[in-house]
Amino acid sequence: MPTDPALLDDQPPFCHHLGLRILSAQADRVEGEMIASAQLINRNGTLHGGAIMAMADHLGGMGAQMNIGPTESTTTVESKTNFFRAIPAGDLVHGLSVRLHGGRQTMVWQTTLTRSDGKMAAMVTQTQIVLRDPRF
Ligand SMILES: CC(C)(COP(=O)(O)OP(=O)(O)OC[C@H]1O[C@@H](n2cnc3c(N)ncnc32)[C@H](O)[C@@H]1OP(=O)(O)O)[C@@H](O)C(=O)NCCC(=O)NCCSC(=O)Cc1ccccc1
Repeated sequence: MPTDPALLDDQPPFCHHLGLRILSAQADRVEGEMIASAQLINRNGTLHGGAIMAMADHLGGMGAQMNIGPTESTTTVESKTNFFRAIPAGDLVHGLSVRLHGGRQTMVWQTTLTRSDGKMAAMVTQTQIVLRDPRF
């Protein structure tokens, strides 16, 4: 099913700050891409681990959002990252987040981040909780 173009553009400020572009979003998978731009680079000259985790968190969180009602909210309560290989400055990073568990109260999303040479750079597994009485 094609993704609503408005959904792809309607992203929070942090997503724009990262330069993360959403490519598709379904109830069981979300895909995006991000350039390892100059402001996201660590002292080793590679993509900062925090930026890698942020990209994955946004994709997984967006996936969780696709599975809740209009009066509900969701937030990340647990996150695990493996960094398999560094992402060089300027590289285009692809992210694919898939739903491993879609419960009513908790969801688990796993995001694979791949470099432009096709090699897996990181994997992030997160638990998202559904807030039925969101205060913010
Ligand atoms: C080097 C190692 C840690 C261990 O490698 P192993 O598991 O033993 O596996 P293997 O030996 O198979 O090599 C795999 C690949 O690594 C390459 N390589 C190997 N040795 C070296 C070397 N000495 N130097 C450079 N590269 C080396 C090797 O050529 C191969 O690539 P290839 O297949 O040829 O293309 C690797 O997993 C790695 O670089 N991970 C990414 C770490 C990363 O970018 N972290 C995020 C940034 S941290 C941050 O910003 C802080 C922060 C974090 C979080 C939050 C806030 C702040």
